[in-house]
Amino acid sequence: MVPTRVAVFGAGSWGTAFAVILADAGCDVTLWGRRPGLVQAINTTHRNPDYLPDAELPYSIRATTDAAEAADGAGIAVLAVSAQHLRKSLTAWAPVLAADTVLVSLMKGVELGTDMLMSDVIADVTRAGPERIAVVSGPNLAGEIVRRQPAASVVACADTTVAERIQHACHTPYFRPYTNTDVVGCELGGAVKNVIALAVGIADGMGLGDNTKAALMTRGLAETGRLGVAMGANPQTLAGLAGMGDLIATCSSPLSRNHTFGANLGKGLTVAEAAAAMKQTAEGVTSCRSVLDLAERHGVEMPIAETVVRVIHEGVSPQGAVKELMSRSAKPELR
Ligand SMILES: NC(=O)c1ccc[n+]([C@@H]2O[C@H](COP(=O)([O-])OP(=O)(O)OC[C@H]3O[C@@H](n4cnc5c(N)ncnc54)[C@H](O)[C@@H]3O)[C@@H](O)[C@H]2O)c1
Ligand SMILES: O=P(O)(O)OC[C@H](O)CO
Repeated sequence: MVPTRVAVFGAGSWGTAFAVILADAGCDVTLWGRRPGLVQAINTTHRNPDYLPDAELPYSIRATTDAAEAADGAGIAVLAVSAQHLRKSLTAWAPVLAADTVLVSLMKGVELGTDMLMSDVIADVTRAGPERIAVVSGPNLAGEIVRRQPAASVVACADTTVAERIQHACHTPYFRPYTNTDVVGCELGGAVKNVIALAVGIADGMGLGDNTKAALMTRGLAETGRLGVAMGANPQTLAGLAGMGDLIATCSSPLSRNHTFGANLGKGLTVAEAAAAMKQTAEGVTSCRSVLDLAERHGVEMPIAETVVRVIHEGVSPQGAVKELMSRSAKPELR
C-alpha cells in the first residue's frame, strides 16, 4: 500500500513530535521549518536541537524550508505554528496546497484582534469548507509523546470520514486518537485550558496548595463549558480528552509552558522576565485576551480568565489576583 503523504508545517515542539507520530504510523512525512539551520540539523542529525534535543527522530522524516516541496503530493497538511502566526504563514503556503488537501490544525490558541478559532482562520485564508478542516487536540505534551509514552487525543472534523482518515494516519501503539465532529468544542478546550494553566501555575508559584489548584481547574472547566455551550460546542466534548483531559495534563505538568510561565509569575518574576525565560510558545499569554473577548461577546462570565488577563496585561499582582477572585460575591455552584 502506498503510504499517506503528509506535510507538517512547523518544526517546533509539537510539529516535530506529531511528525514522529505520523512517521511511526507509516506515513511519508515532510516537515517544513522556517530556519535553514534547523532544517539542516534535522536532516543530518535526525534530532531537533532547538525544541526536542533528546529525541531521536525517525530517519524517514525529511525536513525542508521549501513549502512547495513539503506540500508536493500531500493529501494532509498539518499546521503547527504558534496561533498568532498562522494567518501570515498559511497565506504564504496556500498557493502550493492542492485544492483537496485536508488541513489539520494542531494549534491551541485564538487569534488576537479577530477572536477567530484556528479552524476559522484556516477557512478564512484558504476558503476550504468544513469537510477539509480538522483539529487534533488532547492531553499531548510533546516531550512525553517523543518518548512514545501512551497518550490519547481527539481528531475533530465536521466530516466523520475525514476524521477517520486522519485518525488512521496518526494511530500508533502509543498514540490513540478518537474521532469527534465537534470542532469548536475541541478547539475551545485546547485554547482555554492554556489560560487556566497560567492561573494554576501562578498559584503553584505562590506556594498555594492542591485545594487551590483543584478549585481553579474545576471552576476553570465550568468557565470553558459556559463559553463552549454559548458557541455551540457539545458539553460532553469539554468533559472529554480535549477539555478536561488536556486541562489535567497542562495544569499538572512541569513540561507545560503555560503552567511554567504562570509559576514564574507566581514566584515574583515580571511578565517581561517570565517571557524572557521562555524560549517556546505559551499560547495562553496572548490568547487570554481573545478568550475574554469571546466571553464578553457571548455574554459569558469567565472570572478566572479575566483575572489572568489582569495579571498578565494589566499589572495586577498575583496576591491582588487571589484577593479579587476570592472576594467575588457568593454564588450557587450550578447556573
Ligand atoms: N508542545 C506541545 O506539547 C503542544 C502540544 C499540543 C499542542 N500544542 C500547540 O501547538 C502549537 C505550536 O506549539 P509548539 O509547541 O510547536 O511551539 P514551539 O514554541 O515549540 O514552536 C513554535 C512554532 O511556531 C513557529 N513560529 C514561531 N515564530 C514564528 C513566526 N514568526 N512565523 C511563523 N512561524 C513561527 C515555529 O516555526 C514553530 O513551528 C501551539 O498552538 C501549541 O499550543 C503544543
Ligand atoms: O506546553 P503547553 O502549556 O503549551 O501545553 C502543551 C499541550 O497543549 C498539552 O496538551
